[in-house]
Amino acid sequence: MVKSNRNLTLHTDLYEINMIETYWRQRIANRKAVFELYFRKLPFKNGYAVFAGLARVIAYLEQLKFTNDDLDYLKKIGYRADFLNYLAQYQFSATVRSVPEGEIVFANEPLIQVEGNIVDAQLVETAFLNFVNYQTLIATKAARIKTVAGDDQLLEFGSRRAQETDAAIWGARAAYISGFDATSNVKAGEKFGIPVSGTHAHSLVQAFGSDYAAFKAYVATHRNSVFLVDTYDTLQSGVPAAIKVAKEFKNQTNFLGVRIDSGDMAALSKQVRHQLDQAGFWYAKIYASNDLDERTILNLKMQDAKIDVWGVGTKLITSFDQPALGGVYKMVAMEDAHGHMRGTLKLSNNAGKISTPGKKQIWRITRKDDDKFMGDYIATTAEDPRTAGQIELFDPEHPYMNKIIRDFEARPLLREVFHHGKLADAPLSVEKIRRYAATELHRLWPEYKRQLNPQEYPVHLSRELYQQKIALIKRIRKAL
Ligand SMILES: Nc1ncnc2c1ncn2[C@@H]1O[C@H](COP(=O)(O)OP(=O)(O)OP(=O)(O)O)[C@@H](O)[C@H]1O
Ligand SMILES: O=P(O)(O)OC[C@H]1O[C@H](OP(=O)(O)OP(=O)(O)O)[C@H](O)[C@@H]1O
Ligand SMILES: O=C(O)c1cccnc1
Repeated sequence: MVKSNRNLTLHTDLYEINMIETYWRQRIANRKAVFELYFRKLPFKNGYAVFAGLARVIAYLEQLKFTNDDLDYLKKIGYRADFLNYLAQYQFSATVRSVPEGEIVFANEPLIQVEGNIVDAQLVETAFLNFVNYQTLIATKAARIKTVAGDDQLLEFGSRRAQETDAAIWGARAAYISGFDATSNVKAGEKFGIPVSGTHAHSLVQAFGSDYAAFKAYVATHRNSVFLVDTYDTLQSGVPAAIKVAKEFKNQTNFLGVRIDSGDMAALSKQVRHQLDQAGFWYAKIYASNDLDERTILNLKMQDAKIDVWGVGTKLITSFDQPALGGVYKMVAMEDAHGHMRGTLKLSNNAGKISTPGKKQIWRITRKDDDKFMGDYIATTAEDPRTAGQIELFDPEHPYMNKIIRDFEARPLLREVFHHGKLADAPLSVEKIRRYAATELHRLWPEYKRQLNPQEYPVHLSRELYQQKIALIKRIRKAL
């Protein structure tokens, strides 16, 4: 389990604490509420997303309490003593359900659901969104890169360009979940037990004045070596020096390959491959790095570049082509003054922004014969499609377009991770999460996985849920 000794209770927007104060002063702090986290639009115009961030959510919840330092600060910014006393006693006691990390997910599906008193549910909003939005974004970007890299090795090199420490470390983990093979970030290796890997920088060559002197010095101190060959001249100096050192020190070094970091990497890699093969190093691998992403990798492959290992930094860790995932966290039910749970929603002029009321479950519907995903079915928690024998899939935007399916398996995706404030189950290891993500992605049809203009994966509401939503919209509009 990922440990975190950092208490992040104040890692929240001020308005959450202000709302909590209102709930408490208005004596509704103990009312039950249900909130759900989801995003409305897939990132990168991709056909799916890879859910990540749950390990950090769990580590955060395990530490959630207002410390004396936190309370001192809140006092300093103006909160009164009686409210601070309430916060000092605060203990998280909600039930949290989540889809597993590594799950393949889609727009408008509840990914995390918090059921508890309204204070619990309100307090965690900002932190949950912060963790899940970033990590899901990076896991999804990494999955896109993995799709084009296939079985080639992928190394995560982004730390120097990440938006500060946490992004580098948790981004490395998200990339690993989606199929990257290792990270260059040593802290991420230590913290999560994921493989670390690396070559060397231009400075090593500069420090020793020549490729040959630098590579020789490196093999004197390290068993495995990958030489960066483009500091002065890749074909004239770098690769010949790598070959010379590999030959001269063959008993001392395990020559793994060379790295190219500039120039036309299709043309260069072919020439480098030829030089290595001619010298008998057919097994030495060619590493490439330099502003790579899924587009450049795909292009280089189309040019038949002889690259075996891809080092990807900036474009992955900063999610260069889309800097944010727009996940939101909305109240879907609230206990009324008589103790009844009532569905709630947020109305909007934009139909896509109207939330769906009520506590829900996502059912992944798969075909019995080949296990492939047929679609997702979002239903009220009172419904269980497994006992129904058949389900009606219909598109809420075109309710007349419906389809009855019978031969299916249905699997609930939201599972309890916290039960009344206590960890419900030991979190999965990152290795298991990574394997799970790969298996699940394999079960998604290629038309949803292609990078360009993927098909829209069917996410259906049950008729019951849809009718509840329409009825509530009508009720609210009438009251207005
Ligand atoms: N054959 C290729 N086809 C498509 N893109 C390539 C090819 N070779 C390199 N690239 C990409 O083109 C971009 C710019 O490469 P460029 O040749 O300008 O780098 P460079 O200027 O040689 O390197 P640096 O600025 O780091 O010294 C990089 O993103 C690189 O990955
Ligand atoms: O290009 P990225 O995908 O971010 O991969 C990481 C980059 O970091 C290193 O470069 P460095 O910071 O030394 O700068 P430079 O190679 O651009 O000069 C490395 O040589 C890669 O080029
Ligand atoms: O190990 C490497 O080659 C490496 C690590 C970080 C950034 N660029 C390259």
